[in-house]
Amino acid sequence: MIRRDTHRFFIKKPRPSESFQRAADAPALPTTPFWFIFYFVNKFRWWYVAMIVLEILHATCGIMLPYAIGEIIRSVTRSTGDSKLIFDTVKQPLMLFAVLSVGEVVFGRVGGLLQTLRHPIHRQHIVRALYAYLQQHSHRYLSSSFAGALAHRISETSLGVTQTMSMLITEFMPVIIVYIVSTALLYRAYPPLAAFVGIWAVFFISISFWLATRSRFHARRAAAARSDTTGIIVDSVTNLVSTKLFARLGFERHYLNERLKYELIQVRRSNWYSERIRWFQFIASAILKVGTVFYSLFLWSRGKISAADFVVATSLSLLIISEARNLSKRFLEFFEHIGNVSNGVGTIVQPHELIDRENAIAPSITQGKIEFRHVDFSYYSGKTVFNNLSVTIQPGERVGLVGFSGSGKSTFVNLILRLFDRQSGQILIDGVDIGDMTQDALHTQISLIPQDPSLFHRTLLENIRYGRLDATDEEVFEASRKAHAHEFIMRTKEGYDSLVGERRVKLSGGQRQRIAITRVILKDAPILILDEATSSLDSITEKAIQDTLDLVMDGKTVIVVAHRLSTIAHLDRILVFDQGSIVEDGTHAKLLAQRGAYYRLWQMQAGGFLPEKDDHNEHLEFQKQRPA
Ligand SMILES: Nc1ncnc2c1ncn2[C@@H]1O[C@H](COP(=O)(O)OP(=O)(O)OP(=O)(O)O)[C@@H](O)[C@H]1O
Repeated sequence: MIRRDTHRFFIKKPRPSESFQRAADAPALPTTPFWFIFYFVNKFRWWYVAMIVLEILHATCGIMLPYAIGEIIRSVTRSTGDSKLIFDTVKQPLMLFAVLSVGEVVFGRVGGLLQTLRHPIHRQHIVRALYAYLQQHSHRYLSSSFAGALAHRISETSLGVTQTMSMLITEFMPVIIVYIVSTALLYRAYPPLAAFVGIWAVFFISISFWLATRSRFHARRAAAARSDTTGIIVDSVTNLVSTKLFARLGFERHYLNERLKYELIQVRRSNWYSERIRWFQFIASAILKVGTVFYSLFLWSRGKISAADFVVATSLSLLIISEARNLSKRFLEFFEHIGNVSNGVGTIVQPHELIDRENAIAPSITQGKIEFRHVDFSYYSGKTVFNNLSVTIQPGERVGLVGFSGSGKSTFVNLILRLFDRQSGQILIDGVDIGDMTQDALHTQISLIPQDPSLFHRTLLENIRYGRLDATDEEVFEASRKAHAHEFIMRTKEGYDSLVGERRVKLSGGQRQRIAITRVILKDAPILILDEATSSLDSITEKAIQDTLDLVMDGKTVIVVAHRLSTIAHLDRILVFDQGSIVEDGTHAKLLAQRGAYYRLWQMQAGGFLPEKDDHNEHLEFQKQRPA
């Protein structure tokens, strides 16, 4: 009995496989941080307009409060002193004060609510777009990047966009509004007072910005040192068994200590710089506070401003100081968020190397004929793997690929799967150039069982259903029985609902291969590629599965990459690779009779495996033995 409620992400209703085949719809994303942020903000523009308006109202209410207090004082000082009439006199400014106080709270909180509701959705939107974009990257890109680092970049970039916007709206905009409105209010009272505060504000913002840009360098170094230390701890913990087996626990502690010393130096430098910034801010705030009080007092004593203006000026200076608090730190955080967006965009939003052509077609492969016509290929310029390679594999043919390590077998398969694009020539399947097909169409019709299949950290059932999403439970069971996977699956605690991965069900290489075979049975594609698919199995299971594979291969074009010649001896045809060329082509019996390269490989194969033969001298030896 399958229990399906154990895993939250289980796709409860199997959907037809085709409904997920719209993977190629990745959006074209802007490649500079500014336009990237703009692109996503524009998608939610009305929400952002609402947030900005609310924040303007919120900040304006806040900054007008000292003005209202000033008006109350002005009214009180103008009153006759009759306590009964005082309320009538201050009624209006009091109302204004009350409305502004309520407005400050309401606009602030409604704006906050919008951000709370919208930012997670906005973030998910960015995650989805970046992930879809990442999916379209080539095998070369993905295999040369760390999966964890890419996932981290997606998360940091999406957070970077929302945090950048959040800081602009709720951190910097209020500061600007407070400075502008307070300067205007003070201007009404006495222009030179406004000039004093205004000049202070310009200097303060400029110096804070400058200090933030300078401290960035130190902050980055400190962050890099911290992350290096984390990396060393992770590496050390991963290799803890080796550490113990080599009795190097003390050595590892010493190694970490050295790293920690370096980290300490960097962190102290960064902290010291932050401390200097704090000094600047305290001194600048004190200058504004004391300066405003003394200057206003002086102006009042000369009758230039009223007592109410004096209160307004001192309250405004306190408000400005509270808004300006940690401005450099906030600039620094802002740079970090922009930096995260910039890094993410730079890493992920690179041009796709392998894309479907404009009018790519999705033909059905009915026969499975594979042709290489004059194919040239190199992974990097200057290192040719295939030079003018031509070969045809007939529909339904079962072909084994053999050759020493590095001779080009996997590259041959990679090109059929279009994991890399050939530089010239053509690769055709059923007469259609694979470059003219959509990658989805190509991959739907080719099954691959890799040597070391990797499984998702999902349930066994989900992993198997990856072959065909709409397969019924019965079809899944039947396929796994055929692949001899059912028995060991049922022995696990939760059967098909067992989760695969760390701290969950751990599968051996052979068991993973059987799951991969089960998937392929469900997928039932007309072309099948096996990369020594039975290499991790014990000989009894291998024999049983070989029979199943023979059944699965029936009616399909099959390519088997083999390291053990015994696994391919029974196939229709064997292609012998050497340094990117097919040097022999024929049946096992024919090639043995030829007494050429294959014959020697067969003889050299001690214990069933081909010897590794990367060594240049050995290769020359092999060449010498080749019949002329
Ligand atoms: N991703 C890659 N990037 C750069 N060069 C590569 C890449 N993969 C393979 N090569 C190089 O291409 C050549 C052919 O390698 P390939 O993997 O096709 O050989 P192979 O016969 O499959 O070897 P093995 O039996 O060890 O898997 C080798 O020189 C190898 O170093």
